[in-house]
Amino acid sequence: MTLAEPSPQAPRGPGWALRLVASRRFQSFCAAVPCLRRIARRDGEALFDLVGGFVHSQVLFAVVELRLLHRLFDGPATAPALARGTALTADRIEILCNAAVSLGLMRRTRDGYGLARKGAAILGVPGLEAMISHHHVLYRDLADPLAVLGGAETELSKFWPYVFGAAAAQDPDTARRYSDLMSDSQGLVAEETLRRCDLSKAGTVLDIGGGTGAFLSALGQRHGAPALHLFDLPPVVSGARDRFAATGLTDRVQITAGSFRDDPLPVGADVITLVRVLYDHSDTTVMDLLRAVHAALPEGGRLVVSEPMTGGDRPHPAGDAYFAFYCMAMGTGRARSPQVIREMMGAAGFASTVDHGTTRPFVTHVLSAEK
Ligand SMILES: C[S@@+](CC[C@H](N)C(=O)[O-])C[C@H]1O[C@@H](n2cnc3c(N)ncnc32)[C@H](O)[C@@H]1O
Repeated sequence: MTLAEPSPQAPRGPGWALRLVASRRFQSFCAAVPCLRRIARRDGEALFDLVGGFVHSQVLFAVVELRLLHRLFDGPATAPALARGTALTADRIEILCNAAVSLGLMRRTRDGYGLARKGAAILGVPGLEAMISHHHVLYRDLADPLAVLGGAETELSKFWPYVFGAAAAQDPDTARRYSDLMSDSQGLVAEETLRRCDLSKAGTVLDIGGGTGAFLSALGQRHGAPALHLFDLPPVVSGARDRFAATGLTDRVQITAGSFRDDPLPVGADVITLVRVLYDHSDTTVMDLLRAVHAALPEGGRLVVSEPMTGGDRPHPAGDAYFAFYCMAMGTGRARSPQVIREMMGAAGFASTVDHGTTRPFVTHVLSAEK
């Protein structure tokens, strides 16, 4: 795609301060004046981070693909040692490792490389490496961001066809691959959700689109009282029994296979959770689902929504750049702001809504509503 033609109606130009910052002469002047130099350098570095961001991601991808962080977890190693078992030469591994050092993933040791804090942190986040590994699909799409913005068909939408509904029943492999990725990354989401929203006194919690039960398992292990009810597509829930058995929760669990697009929702729960479900779907599907959830709850029943959200009138990189573009490339749903979701809850009939907020917008944001 090519850039759009400039609009014939020229918009009002920037104010004097921005015109100054955009002037090459002013930038040269700043570079020569000590206290301005610091600000100019900081802005310059931040800009260059944006320019180089894609390359940084690809360095991370290569490090993850070669499992270099795992190998350094066992202790520092030289470039020739790290090259062993890969298809790369030691001097190319050295280039990669120096890039990883510059990004805070590794550190230099006397004769090689060791693990740095950010590199170690990646190993501590379940599912993060798997997430990074599947990004090559998203990045191929985003090689032409204007095409994605223009609504072109994407590779990512074919990679995860499950969201189109019960059609996933025909493809258990896709369902398993996707569910593994989701349940691996569920640990942090459940931690943040359950810390922000107290479900200890719930009678029965119905988790719709609950995958293989990772969220309900975390809930059941944290609180002894609530009965747990899982609802998801047939090929997805088939993997759930083993998980519940492994966490000793079988006696507290009920599992219902179905599609919230085509089947009635189970009744009897006083709390319904939608964890990372709404952003996969169109506004029409979300409104139908919220109305069905409202109808399935008793008076005073609660709905909890937890998923990454945009910042609304205060956009932030996790929600408004990463998740908004990821959802756009998926082609089925969209990342929404807390305000938009609360309005949709209200329109579905919920009497009051609460924003429980987030400390990690790149993990999730939690809202609840009462019938
Ligand atoms: C992004 S995943 C989230 C899974 C889980 N809640 C989590 O956070 O790890 C979305 C889930 O919604 C389920 N889903 C999608 N369409 C559905 C439908 N029509 N009926 C029931 N579940 C559906 C998918 O199978 C998948 O497990």
